[in-house]
Amino acid sequence: MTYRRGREVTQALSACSLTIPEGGWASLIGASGCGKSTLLRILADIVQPSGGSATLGGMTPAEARATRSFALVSQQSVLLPWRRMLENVELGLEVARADRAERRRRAEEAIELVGLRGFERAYPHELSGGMRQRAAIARALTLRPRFLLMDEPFGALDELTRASLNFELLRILEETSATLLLVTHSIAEAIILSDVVAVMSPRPGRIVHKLEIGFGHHRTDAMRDDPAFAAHEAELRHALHGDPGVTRPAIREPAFA
Ligand SMILES: Nc1ncnc2c1ncn2[C@@H]1O[C@H](COP(=O)(O)OP(=O)(O)OP(=O)(O)O)[C@@H](O)[C@H]1O
Repeated sequence: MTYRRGREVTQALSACSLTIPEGGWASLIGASGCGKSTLLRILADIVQPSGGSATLGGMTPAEARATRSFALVSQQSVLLPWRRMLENVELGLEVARADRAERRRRAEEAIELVGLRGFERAYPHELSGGMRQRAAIARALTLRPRFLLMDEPFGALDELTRASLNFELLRILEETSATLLLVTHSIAEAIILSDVVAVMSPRPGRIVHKLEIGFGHHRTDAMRDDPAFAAHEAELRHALHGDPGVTRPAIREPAFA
């Protein structure tokens, strides 16, 4: 992926190869500017790659967009300040021209899933940051996406809220069977929310390391105390710092597989 602006040329991505099985969860981590968001933007059909290809379930990003197969949630997901939470969650379906009853039914279902029942009539300024992010996730879920693309969705939240939303997202992923590609700056978050973590390096952006996370899909907060978790953290930290020859340390089978 090369961005061109006048004479200015930035090679944002070069060797990036990653396959996520359907229903699988993957994260991208890496220093600022290594092209994580660019990769997500290619999949979301926001920018066109200068070379190579990206597919979602065999579809090009444009086809995936036309069939509303993916939803994108970012750190600054915008809720319209003049609309109540429920009306904000209905927005995606409104744009998709779903009828009123269907809109309401799916929005209520998604609100239940993210644990925001009781706040339907609140305006965004009356919700906490974590609640606004949950509303943005609910809005994405109303479209029942096969693919969930998330760019630092919890980046602006405090540690505790973030941790609880991580596990809520896991529950939602299990219930919806969506495939997840997440961009995050948090190593712990990447481990909690992934089957595979891809470490990227900048100039030009490329995937330099892939780590399979050996925990199964039924995860609880106790996974943080498993020695395998610390081993994964150490391996990813080394890969991020560009240590040559990062190898997987000897770890015992995770207790949560
Ligand atoms: N629209 C654009 N036009 C020109 N260059 C761009 C554009 N968007 C991104 N870039 C450049 O591409 C490179 C990758 O940017 P990108 O935003 O994908 O990185 P990132 O890993 O997501 O960074 P961060 O972690 O800071 O969000 C950077 O050098 C950036 O300056």
